[in-house]
Amino acid sequence: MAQRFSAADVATHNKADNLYIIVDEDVYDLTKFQDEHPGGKKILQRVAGKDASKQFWKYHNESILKKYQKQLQVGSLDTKAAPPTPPPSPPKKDIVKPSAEPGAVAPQPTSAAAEEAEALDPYGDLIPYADPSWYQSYHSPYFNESHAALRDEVRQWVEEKIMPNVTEWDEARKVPDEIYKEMGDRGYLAGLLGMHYPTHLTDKRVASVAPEKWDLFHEMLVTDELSRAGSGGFVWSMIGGYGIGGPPLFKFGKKELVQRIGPAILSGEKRICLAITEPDAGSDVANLTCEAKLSEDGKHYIVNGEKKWITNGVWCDYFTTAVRTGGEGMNGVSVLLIEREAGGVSTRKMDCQGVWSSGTTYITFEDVKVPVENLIGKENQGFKVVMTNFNHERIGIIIQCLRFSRVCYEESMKYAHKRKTFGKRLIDHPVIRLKLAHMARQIEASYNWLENLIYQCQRMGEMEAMLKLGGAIASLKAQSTVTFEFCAREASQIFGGLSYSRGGQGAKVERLYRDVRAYAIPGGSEEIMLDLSIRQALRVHKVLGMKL
Ligand code: HEM
Repeated sequence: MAQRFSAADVATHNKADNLYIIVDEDVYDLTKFQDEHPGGKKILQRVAGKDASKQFWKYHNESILKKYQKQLQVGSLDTKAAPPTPPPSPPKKDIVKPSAEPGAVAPQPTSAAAEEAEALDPYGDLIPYADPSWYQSYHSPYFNESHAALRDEVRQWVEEKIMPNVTEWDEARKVPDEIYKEMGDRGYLAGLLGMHYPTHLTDKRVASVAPEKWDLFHEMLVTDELSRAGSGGFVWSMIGGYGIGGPPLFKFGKKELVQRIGPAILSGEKRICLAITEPDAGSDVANLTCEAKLSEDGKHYIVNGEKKWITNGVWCDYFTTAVRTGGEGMNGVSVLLIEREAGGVSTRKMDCQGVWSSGTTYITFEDVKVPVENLIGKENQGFKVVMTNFNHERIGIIIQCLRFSRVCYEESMKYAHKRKTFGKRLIDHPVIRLKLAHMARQIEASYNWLENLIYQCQRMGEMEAMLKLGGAIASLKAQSTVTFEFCAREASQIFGGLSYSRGGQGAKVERLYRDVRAYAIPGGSEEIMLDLSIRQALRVHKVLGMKL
């Protein structure tokens, strides 16, 4: 913003019909805006022509300035230092041109050298526990410069494009289509499949990480940084359907099918979701009833049935669908890729407590003709496909829950430093510090287990991970949803009324509080997860030679 003002200049704009204010040495013209100011115009008129920084920060957080700056800022004070000229950007070491190498490549193990590396430079606001410790100059065996570069790339995008708008999108119950498309263009969708980066199916690339360096920690970082927007609806709108509907297709779909529909899915032009849950069969996958009967000529399955609570369903072109092709129980279940354009697919948006912009959907399939080539995996062996998918889905839920917990904690910590009650800042009350301490200890303990499990996933094959890690991942899923619920509640107590009304300073906390159940129930409810965690661990350790 080129124009420079002296404080005396600004002081002359001190009337209702000529109203300037100063915030942090920047000058804003609020003459027109005052009528639409949600806090009222009188309050602005009282600070007309003055430095209103203190009042501004009392009632708003950073996203307001980001959102309105372009529209309202007319210049800066002449006392403000000119913005530093950015240093010439260093050559990007990691960018590698597309190499079209088909076939499966195991994710790269973290090198031993990385384990001995120095801690990375501090990053972010450095509020203790508001980011993982490796952001804050602590050592880590898992992360290197390529992770740091990706973290910065995604964070910049989220802060500039997502955060200022996420409340509006949530209220409108829809994230604009171009944002999803951008997820494809930036190469993030292709990197979120829990497998090697599929260079043979897309020319999209992640700017800061070469595809052959892509590993599960990069994948984790994309989800983690997206979750800083503090909206389950936003994150699910981007990766909720894709992250669970895509992997079965790309891992177990027939080559021709993957090559026909895969590229447009990876680029974000077409959308895919996972349709398993039914009005009558939730976590109990073995009992689903949506049926697929083979046609007489053996060329098609004819699908009839209903699916419920399907994330992104209303916007999807493809449905990775669990159907009954055989007898009762898990040995009669198959997975089919259903295409909307086949006809007979109806989708209706459901009204839910949380994750408003995620498009929770009720689906009916009526005599849908699905070519047998769209079978994913083998007939009647779909249960295995569904089960293998669960680890990836649950890890996604864990990453989101733990970042949302951090968001609740971070928002609370910031607010506790500005809000005063009974003559003291909230942070100076021991009872508030106790709340923050209980939030932080649960977040950190859970997150450290998450890093360890991701490392294990990276070192093991898909089948070994499913058997050996299924119990621990289920347990951590329950641990992270309990942590999220706790942090949302405590943050809400700290924010008081501001987290009871929607929007404003408490917006993230109010929204996340509403989103809690969307994490505690699907993907395996807490009760089922905890029971499974012990059953599965005992089963595995019996094989390992457990002595009781
Ligand atoms: C650049 C100037 C400003 C902009 C763009 C702005 C924008 C907004 C917005 C969007 C809200 C709705 C709540 C939210 O989303 O956070 C709001 C609320 C409010 N604003 Fe401002 N505002 C500005 C300056 C000020 C100043 C200087 C004051 C005080 C002197 C003020 C006092 C308030 C109050 C009291 C509320 C209501 C807070 C609540 O509901 O708890 N605003 N403002």
